[in-house]
Amino acid sequence: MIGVQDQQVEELLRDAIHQMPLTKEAQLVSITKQVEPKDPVLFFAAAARLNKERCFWTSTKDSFSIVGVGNIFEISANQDRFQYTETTWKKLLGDVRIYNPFQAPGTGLVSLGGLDFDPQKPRTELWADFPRVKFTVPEYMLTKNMDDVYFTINLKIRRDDHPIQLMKAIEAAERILFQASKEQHGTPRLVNSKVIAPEQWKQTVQKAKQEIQQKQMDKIVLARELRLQFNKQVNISHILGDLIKKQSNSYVFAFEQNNSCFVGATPERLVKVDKQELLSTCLAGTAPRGKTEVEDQQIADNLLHDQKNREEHDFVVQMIKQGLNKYCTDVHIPDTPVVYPLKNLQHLYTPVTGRLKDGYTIFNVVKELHPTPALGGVPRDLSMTFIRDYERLDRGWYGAPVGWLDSNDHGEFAVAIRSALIQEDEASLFAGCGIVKDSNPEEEFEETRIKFSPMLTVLGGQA
Ligand SMILES: C=C(O[C@H]1C=CC=C(C(=O)O)[C@@H]1O)C(=O)O
Repeated sequence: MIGVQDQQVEELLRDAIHQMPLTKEAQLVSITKQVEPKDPVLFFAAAARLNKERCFWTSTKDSFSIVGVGNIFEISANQDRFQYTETTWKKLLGDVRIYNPFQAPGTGLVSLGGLDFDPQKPRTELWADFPRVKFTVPEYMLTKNMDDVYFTINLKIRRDDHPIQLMKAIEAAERILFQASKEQHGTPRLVNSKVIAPEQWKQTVQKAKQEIQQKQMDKIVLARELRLQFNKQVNISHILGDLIKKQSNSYVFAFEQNNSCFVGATPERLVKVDKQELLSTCLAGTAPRGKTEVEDQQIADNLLHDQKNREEHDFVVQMIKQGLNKYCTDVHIPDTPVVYPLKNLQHLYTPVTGRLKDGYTIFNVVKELHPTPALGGVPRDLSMTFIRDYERLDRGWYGAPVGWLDSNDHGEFAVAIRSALIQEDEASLFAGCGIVKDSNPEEEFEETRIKFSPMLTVLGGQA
């Protein structure tokens, strides 16, 4: 199947070279073809041999994955990040030749990336490898939508390029990407685990409670770090495979950047857009899972009726409702949350639907919603100032939107929680929780301890 289509690819390249406007030095061409079934994690693993940056996205619920390899076009910005990213993306769309007969979500021209939680917070060494905003159009991309698998090649052509030569390079890369890679044996062993500044974190929770009372804030989300050390380099494809197996109802993602990789399995959708249909999610309010079915049900019932958790949740619902009303019609939000079960935790969950008004895009919504009170607080400005001033953590991309969008008005962004920054044989895990007037520092500490579990367990630690 791949062979038959290769001839068409060559013809498309020949056409693109012949038709290249004289005013242009180079032209971005994007070609998508349907391919045999391929496991996205194996594709990601095989891509390591190309020595190019990789990115990974799987929505486990939808059986939908995108794997990007290399970087043919990059959008990174330090200021005006949403505006700049959107303008650059739109300009690129006007400039590219796309051959994509499928129109399936996540095929054709796709950009994947993420951004900093707080562009105003000074950076530390920890996140030095990551730009404050980065969106990548990969050179090679695999998209899996249920049982359909597509392969996209994005390349820059020049007038003096020869299609046969271009095809040779593409075929060489394809052979590597679609061949089974030799598994690296031996899982790295966790040799040290350090809880960063636990007592200071609890003091900050106490301070947040005081500020909530004095400054009329309602909620502040505070996060902390757990640092792990291994006896050798962590294998990201093993981690992704394990996260997909263990964390149902989640978005499993990875973004490589120099020697670092930001990886996670988040349950929190920020926004999904399919043409004008929009989905968002309110997720806040947390309890552990029970050891038996009866205990689990009891914990879920208590969570549903717990005033503190319902209040934490409702701040998110109100803010998302208000934010979406600016950009959507037909916003529908159920009156009461339901319980959303994950492997290690359960959350209060309210799904949101709406229709994007004409002229608005997923960027408008991401900009409007980030950070929701599930990651920032209420009111937004005061809580962000508190986090910036008192939280002793460089969040980097943790807690911020990560996701993808394509040239056919599909896209999805999740909030990058339950995540870790992996740097060779070290990992920094991040977890936060909503502080409200009735919070207890010890209980919040315990809640964040459980929130480390999804990443900790796949990295060889004990939940
Ligand atoms: C900030 C995190 O979780 C948020 C999402 C769901 C529930 C939350 C809570 O109950 O506090 C948090 O707002 C995290 O996992 O690091």
